[in-house]
Amino acid sequence: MHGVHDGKQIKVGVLGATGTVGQRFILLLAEHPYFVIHALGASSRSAGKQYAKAATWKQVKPIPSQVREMIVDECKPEHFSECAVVFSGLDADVAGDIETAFRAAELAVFSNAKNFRRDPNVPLIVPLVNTAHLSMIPQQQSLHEPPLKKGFIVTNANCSTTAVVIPLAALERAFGPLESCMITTMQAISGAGYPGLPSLDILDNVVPYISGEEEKIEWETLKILGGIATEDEGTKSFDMHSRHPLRVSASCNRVAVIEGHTETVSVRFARRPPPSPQQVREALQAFTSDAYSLGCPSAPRHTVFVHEEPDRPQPRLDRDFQQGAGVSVGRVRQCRVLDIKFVVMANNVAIGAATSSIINAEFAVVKGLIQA
Ligand SMILES: NC(=O)C1=CN([C@@H]2O[C@H](COP(=O)(O)OP(=O)(O)OC[C@H]3O[C@@H](n4cnc5c(N)ncnc54)[C@H](OP(=O)(O)O)[C@@H]3O)[C@@H](O)[C@H]2O)C=CC1
Ligand SMILES: N[C@@H](CC(=O)OP(=O)(O)O)C(=O)O
Repeated sequence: MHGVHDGKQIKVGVLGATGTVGQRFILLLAEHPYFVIHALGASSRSAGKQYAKAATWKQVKPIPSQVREMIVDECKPEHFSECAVVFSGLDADVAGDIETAFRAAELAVFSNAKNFRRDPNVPLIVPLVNTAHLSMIPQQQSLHEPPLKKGFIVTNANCSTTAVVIPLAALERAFGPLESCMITTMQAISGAGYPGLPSLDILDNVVPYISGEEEKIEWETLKILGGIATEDEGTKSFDMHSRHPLRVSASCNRVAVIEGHTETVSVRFARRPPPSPQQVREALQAFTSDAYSLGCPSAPRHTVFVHEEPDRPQPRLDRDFQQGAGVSVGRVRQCRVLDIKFVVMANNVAIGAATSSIINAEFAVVKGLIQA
């Protein structure tokens, strides 16, 4: 971790604290330089219990001592009133109503759930790519009934979308707009939460379908890589990359890997001639996020780590590099149908989930959107 901060501690809560993503929040926040875990929320099944008894802990590291005996609350804003920020790893079936209530109670909500990603006033932010979309927050607050002073919702993306938009953003920054992109995913089992898929379905197997996943990748990529348009009256909207239409096609598969989503990607650039594989490698390696440059302590130094070995990245070898906060790319080469193809691997529960929310919140602190 790197970065500077004024030293003030900021109290935070975790919603869905007992789940797969919630446990990653706990581990990361327990070591955070200024976010301090103050409240934990989960379902009524867990509420009233000590965290260590409520959670089915499935992490390599032990439960951090500061949360072990904390009592889990129901996800009601009154239990979180001393927090400035809440991180949500809630099941999508309940995240919509609960996050709405927390925003209305003037809390800053950073969510992993899909419920608000398509909301026209809610930023969908992959923190190594489009933190500029935080500029939508004042509009979100002013359109709320009644208008809000501190409350807002920021979402992060689907984990497979997160992996792919990071190298795509690096390519657009270096070589201009992309025209089309074909993606095939090999997604880890942990993406389906705990206990997830039955072992008889996934061991010795590949399942070529993940409900809703292809549509999410194809739609979210456009919101994230697009800009923000301002109309004459000053109203802002996400432009969905419409100034340079981008066609995205995704095929999603579940594979017998525990952690780390691997994706093969082919792209076509608008510019002719397209960049060479070596130029692409150099651009990916050089890509730096604003989050890292502005000192967000959880942002990785290598946003994209480019492997030269022909058989990397691999989830088992590469998922914990930089605590899973960056992405690993390899096999950058010419594509005979589009222009360039490569492989990207990202840790779905780190940068694909909890780490992204935490960097988003760190960036919001840098921008003065959150006060202790
Ligand atoms: N796993 C991944 O790789 C990724 C997941 N996500 C998204 O993050 C969210 C969490 O996913 P994941 O951690 O895998 O899911 P889990 O099923 O592992 O955890 C779900 C959490 O939601 C809580 N919960 C369930 N029902 C209620 C309720 N009625 N009221 C309050 N809390 C409730 C559970 O509490 P309890 O233990 O008490 O039941 C648990 O803490 C989902 O929206 C998912 O789509 C996003 C990106 C990646
Ligand atoms: N669907 C993803 C994980 C996930 O929960 O995605 P989302 O947050 O978009 O629902 C996977 O199975 O790997």
